[in-house]
Amino acid sequence: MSQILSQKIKVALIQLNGSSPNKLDNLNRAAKFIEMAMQKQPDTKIVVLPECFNSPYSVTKFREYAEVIDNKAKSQSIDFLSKIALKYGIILVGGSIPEIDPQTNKIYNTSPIFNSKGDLIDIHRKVHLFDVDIPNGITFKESETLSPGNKLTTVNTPYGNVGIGICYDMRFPELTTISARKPNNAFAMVFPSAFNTVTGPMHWHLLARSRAVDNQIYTILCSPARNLESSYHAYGHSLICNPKGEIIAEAGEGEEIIYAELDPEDIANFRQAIPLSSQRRFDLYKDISK
Ligand SMILES: O=C(O)CCC(=O)C(=O)O
Repeated sequence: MSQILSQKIKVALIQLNGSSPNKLDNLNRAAKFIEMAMQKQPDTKIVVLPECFNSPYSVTKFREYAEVIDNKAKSQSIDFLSKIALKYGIILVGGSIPEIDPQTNKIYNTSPIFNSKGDLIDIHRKVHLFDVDIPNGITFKESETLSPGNKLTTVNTPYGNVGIGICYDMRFPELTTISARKPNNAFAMVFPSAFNTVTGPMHWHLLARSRAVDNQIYTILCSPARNLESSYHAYGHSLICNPKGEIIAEAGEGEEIIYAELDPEDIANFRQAIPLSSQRRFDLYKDISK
């Protein structure tokens, strides 16, 4: 059986309280926590930050914090993250940051991904915007200021391929399935996220476990820490779920670093025991996009 994950690897999730109005403070805090993570477990290969880790998570703030993402003339946050990835020789999924496209003036919620040399290898612009209205719960409308991305993202790493989505993207199973199946063959789906205290208790664990079990891959969800002084109360509970649907590491609500080892044997064994991929009936699913 060909292995979609080439070796055991350790990942670290940084559950950061990054919603201060001061961007530089947020970046410095991320750097401090990544340093702590790497000092504690230096064999870590992939590090993940939360959604909107360098800015408040607020539709009225995205434009103010937005940066042009250009690999040559690096923006403040891109330059910062690139140096961290290089310093520790890690794959860094740099959470997400508000991005502005200077050509169109559109704003995106964008995850930048770096290789161990500090190169920006891809960006994922959140494809499904978080527009919800839950009575007595939460009303949020990212589309008031954000535009949706128009591509799905799977990145190559030396260990295999990794799919990237941002938060609400995890509610759309097709996005993960496209990363997990041929030709992408991702071994994990990483979601920088920021669920809240209404939808977190309802669906956070369920969605992580569902996407993992549907596709027999790891799912990796990294949230900000809960900060009751900010306008948006993040759920916390960053977690890593294995291909069997078991949560193998989970944070609480405060600032915390969690780690887990991803094991190719876990993927192979579970796929052998329950061989979903050869049992699928694509002859019957043809009309799904209608
Ligand atoms: O899907 C949810 O319940 C939360 C999504 C969210 O907070 C986001 O997309 O930022």
